[in-house]
Amino acid sequence: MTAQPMVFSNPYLQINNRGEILNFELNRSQHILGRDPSLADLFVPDSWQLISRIQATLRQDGESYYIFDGDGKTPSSNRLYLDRVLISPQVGCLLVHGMCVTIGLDPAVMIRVTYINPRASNLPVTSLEQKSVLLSQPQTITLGRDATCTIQLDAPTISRTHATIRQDGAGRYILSDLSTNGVFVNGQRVSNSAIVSEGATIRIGPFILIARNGEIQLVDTEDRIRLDIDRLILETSGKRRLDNLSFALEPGQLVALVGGSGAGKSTLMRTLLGIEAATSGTVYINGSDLRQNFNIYRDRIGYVPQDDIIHMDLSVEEVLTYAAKLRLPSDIDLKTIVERALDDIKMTHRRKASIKDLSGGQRKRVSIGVELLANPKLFFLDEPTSGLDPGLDKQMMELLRDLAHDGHRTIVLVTHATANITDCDRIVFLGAGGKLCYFGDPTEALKFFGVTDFAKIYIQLQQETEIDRYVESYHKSPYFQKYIANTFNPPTARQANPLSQWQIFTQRYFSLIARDRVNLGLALFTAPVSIGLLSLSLQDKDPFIVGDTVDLGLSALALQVLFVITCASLWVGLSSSAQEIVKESAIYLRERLVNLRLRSYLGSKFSVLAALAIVQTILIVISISIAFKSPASTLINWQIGLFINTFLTLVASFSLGLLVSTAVKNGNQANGALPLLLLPQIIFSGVLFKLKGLSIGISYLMLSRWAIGGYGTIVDVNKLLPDSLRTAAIEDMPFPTGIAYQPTWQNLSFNWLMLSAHIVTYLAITAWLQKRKDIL
Ligand SMILES: Nc1ncnc2c1ncn2[C@@H]1O[C@H](COP(=O)(O)OP(=O)(O)OP(=O)(O)O)[C@@H](O)[C@H]1O
Repeated sequence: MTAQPMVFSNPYLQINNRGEILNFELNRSQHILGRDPSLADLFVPDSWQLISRIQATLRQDGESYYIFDGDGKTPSSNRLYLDRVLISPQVGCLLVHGMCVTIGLDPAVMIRVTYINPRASNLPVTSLEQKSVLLSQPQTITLGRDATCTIQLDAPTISRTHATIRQDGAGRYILSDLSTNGVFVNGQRVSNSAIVSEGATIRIGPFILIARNGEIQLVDTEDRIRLDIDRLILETSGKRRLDNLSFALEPGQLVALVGGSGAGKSTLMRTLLGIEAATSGTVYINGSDLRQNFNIYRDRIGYVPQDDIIHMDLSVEEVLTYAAKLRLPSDIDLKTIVERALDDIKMTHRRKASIKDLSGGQRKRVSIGVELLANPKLFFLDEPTSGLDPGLDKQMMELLRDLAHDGHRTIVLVTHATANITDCDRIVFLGAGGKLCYFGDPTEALKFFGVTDFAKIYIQLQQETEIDRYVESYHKSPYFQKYIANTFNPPTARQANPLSQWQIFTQRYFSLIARDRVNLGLALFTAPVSIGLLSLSLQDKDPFIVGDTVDLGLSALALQVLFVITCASLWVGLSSSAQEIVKESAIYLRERLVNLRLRSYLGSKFSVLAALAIVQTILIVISISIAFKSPASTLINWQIGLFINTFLTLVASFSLGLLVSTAVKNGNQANGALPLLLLPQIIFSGVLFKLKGLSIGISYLMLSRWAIGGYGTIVDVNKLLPDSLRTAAIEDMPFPTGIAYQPTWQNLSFNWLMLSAHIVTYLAITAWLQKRKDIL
């Protein structure tokens, strides 16, 4: 972690961007924090792109400071959050010593702004990142609930030793999963073990750790959950069941979904739960698409269905104990967990009672207790008060409100009972067809609908025309502004800079290739070794030079040599690339969901393979120049011509390899496809067999034909035939020399153009096939 020394007597802001820290003293009545030095007095480096040009405004009020999003009127792009609750540009938030406001929601990249007031307290402010350990330590790093773990992660779903990280012989850090409930590395569930590379995000229950700067850092406990519901539409057989719903549920809120029968309450709840897919629109959980990350969050979401699903003959304590045994790690302290759940649902005094002897409300409490065992921060309940008398209904709503407010849980319930609806923080009023007629504070709903009783709202919303009228007037109302416009912030897909993504992919791919020494060696030296062996087999013959004596076979020999060089180039090009996309298809799909740009990805593959092709070409040209005497080429310098032709052949063959790598399902298929690709290249190259009719057409599709055409033209293989035989030989020899190897610029450029056309075609098909893999 880097930090400036600080000797401030005034309050100051400590800004932590993934371990890089800046401190800014606050000594004016107004400060502006941002990236633009001409607009902000507290300015950060331009590379801190998550921060807007004007990110926040700070205004002094007596001894204290308030922080407002953006310039105090218009919000910033990535917004300001306090415990995942949006800070508005207009209302702002009073800063108190130690308070941490975040920019953005994604724990992996969010920037933390901590307010420190030396006058208010001498207590040091501890940040989460201070829970970090060096990866490169001799001992195995342990992560888990036990106090002896290197990083303690205390939550009921975490095993005593949940996972370990140790270095293997090759210097890689290997995470081993020892848990009941699993570990996710970069969004993928780990099966047994996974490599933790720089930048990897590890999720263990609610904890998020990141491998960064050689350390493993705990960056978030994700103990507060917000949902941003963005333009949700659900249609079944042409019937709209949810109609373009957008709103946000913030941490610690108790939210009721209300509306007439069939309005879509249960449908909305199932969609928010992530178990029913919307036709369009997205539910974001702490800024991530819920459905895409459902496996990560499923253990963290509680759901109590309408019907009690508990055994009637067990006691309250037994129900909770069995549920804890089933859902939580075996090494958990069951007694404490059950005790806490009993306390949460206020049933400690009835712990020994049999379920069948409980009232409806008490049974519902036990169902809620079962869900609370895992301490979920997002909780759904389907009609929890149905069948309860008014007194129990009231008690239930109060219990839920306490669970939301005290436990910072986001609780969503479907209900028909509106007697105690004012205990809720928000209501979502749906009209038939899943239309949003109102979202906001329940008491203000009465004002909005102009009634004194909730039942009257149901009556008003019976007619479709009335529903549409309310939908429209809600959008124009100040309630919409207050409860939706000011709190709703769907994460806009971060528009990653394609160039910087390309750079990162290229660096990563380059280091992967450089690390795989054996394959790199094979890619570089297969062709030079083949050329060396070829020269050995020819002994002292010079295939490209006309000697003093007439040699009828010289032209054929030259073509054979060029054919072997072509085949070697095709082979190394194909084999260097055929695995390159398929071998990382799982990583690709995950990164693509995050924000990977297809062009940047394929561009990086192309760039690194092209750089490799340059080195391969240089080695081939050097080997040929050593192995064989250079022909006196009239058209172009032999080495330069050789370089261009070989490079184009290599690029075309690795482009074909990339196409294969995209088309196949696994690495074995890619290997299996190589002979099938190479054989036609040999058959239709126009060297071994005279091509006629259809085979000439097929040869247009072969790289080998154009590669040999280019080589043959530069060498001028026609000239290698004796003068007296040339015209007849061109027609009659078993190998079709003649027109294909005419030493003209027109002919040479046509061969090169055809190689280039092959490259473009292969890359276009590769991009198309890869795009088809998108699941969104
Ligand atoms: N699986 C389904 N396929 C098609 N339509 C459905 C499905 N489930 C519900 N619907 C229809 O969607 C609409 C909304 O149903 P939903 O159950 O969400 O309403 P609700 O407000 O929860 O009603 P209630 O209060 O009566 O439970 C209804 O018209 C219903 O018939």
